[in-house]
Amino acid sequence: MFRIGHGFDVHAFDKDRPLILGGIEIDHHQGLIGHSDADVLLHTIADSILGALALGDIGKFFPDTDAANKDLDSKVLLREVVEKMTDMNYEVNNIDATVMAEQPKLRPHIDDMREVVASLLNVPINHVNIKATTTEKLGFTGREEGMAAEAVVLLKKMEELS
Ligand SMILES: Nc1ccn([C@@H]2O[C@H](COP(=O)(O)O)[C@@H](O)[C@H]2O)c(=O)n1
Ligand SMILES: C[C@@]1(CO)OP(=O)(O)OP(=O)(O)OC[C@H]1O
Repeated sequence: MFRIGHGFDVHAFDKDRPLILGGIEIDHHQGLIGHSDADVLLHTIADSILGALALGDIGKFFPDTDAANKDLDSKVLLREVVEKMTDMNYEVNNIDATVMAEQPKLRPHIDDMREVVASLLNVPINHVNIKATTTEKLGFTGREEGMAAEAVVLLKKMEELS
């Protein structure tokens, strides 16, 4: 049995922050702000998995009103979501994600991000696709005020052990 899920997230840029995306740090003159490390890509991936499981979203499990989630490493957050998925006897079949950003150029970092995501999701790297697109200088991403990310995931029920 399969379940499909979708995620979408946005974070604003701030000059005094490191840019953390897909679980890696990318050299850039500004980074994303949030209650956590603001990793917009890992957040959208976590949301897509919660969506597939009909469990709601990351704000439900990691509220931004909880001091324990302040500056949270989003790899920890995604690991916990993957644990919930495993407890429900599901595994990731494949995931496809898109990051919307005018700058920096993400292509040189895509395979490093895929490696981190594949390891967090316990799947081979060729089950993880990450794409980047500008928005042709339009909107908040085009003005380099922030980044947006979207993901679609397919989960499959794990084989029952006899
Ligand atoms: N932040 C980004 C945005 C895009 N890319 C790569 O450039 C290609 C062309 O982008 P368009 O927005 O003009 O379609 C895109 O397909 C990506 O491969 C990137 O590396 N980083
Ligand atoms: C991750 C959490 C919690 O630290 O904070 P943010 O980094 O603000 O991220 P967001 O995508 O707005 O929603 C989930 C939050 O509760």
